[in-house]
Amino acid sequence: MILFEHLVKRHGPRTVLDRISFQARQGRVTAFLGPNGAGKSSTLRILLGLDRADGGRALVGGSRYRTLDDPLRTVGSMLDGSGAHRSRTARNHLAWVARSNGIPGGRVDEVLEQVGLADAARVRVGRYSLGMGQRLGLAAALLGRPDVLVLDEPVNGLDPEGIRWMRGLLRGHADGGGTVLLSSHLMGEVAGIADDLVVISGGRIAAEGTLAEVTAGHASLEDAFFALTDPAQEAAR
Ligand SMILES: Nc1ncnc2c1ncn2[C@@H]1O[C@H](COP(=O)(O)OP(=O)(O)OP(=O)(O)O)[C@@H](O)[C@H]1O
Repeated sequence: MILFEHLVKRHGPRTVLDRISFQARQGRVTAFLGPNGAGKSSTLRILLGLDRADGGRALVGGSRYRTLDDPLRTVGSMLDGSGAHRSRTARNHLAWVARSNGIPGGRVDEVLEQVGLADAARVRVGRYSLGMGQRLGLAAALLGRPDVLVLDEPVNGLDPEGIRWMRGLLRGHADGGGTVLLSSHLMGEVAGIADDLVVISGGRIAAEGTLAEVTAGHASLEDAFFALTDPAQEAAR
């Protein structure tokens, strides 16, 4: 389970996260939605110990990320694509991540197979498409068999088949008792993946609930998204 409680982040005089509170539950896929600059990455970076909050707390499985003994076995994450150097092959990259985290080397081929990159395992990452990079990022996140997955914009660059594949993989993870939190600025793309939605706008939570709850009273998903993230635009309609 992931818990955010009254999370605050400031950059100089600007408050970019204003008392963010929500949960991502076990056995559920939770989508964290908002337009560019709303505060999604800032929230996830604090959760993953890459940035510090100015107030509040972010917990994974009841603990702060920095206090986890074996982080990769607790939470697998993907921020900013695969994070692999262009000159390395997928296999080399994953072997290095596995080695530096005490994960048996045999896991590398398993996760490459799982994300559909077995045939491209020896290709340099610089030659990968955006979608292949996303698959590689997911492979790294899965290496430690974590219960919790945190994915920043995982459907970016995926074609419709890739999105369908991602949906199946995340569904399987949640159905197996795992927790999935993914961010996106594409409401339509994640609607078919997520059980729960959390909408952020201007550093504040604008709505949360099941898909049906968040879209209630709006003609379409897209309408709901624009209304929730841009009240001025909704008022002008
Ligand atoms: N290091 C920083 N210094 C100053 N402002 C920052 C910094 N990092 C983020 N911000 C600001 O904080 C706000 C939230 O940014 P964040 O990257 O969290 O948004 P996002 O929802 O992830 O957007 P995107 O979809 O574009 O990645 C933005 O206005 C951004 O300009």
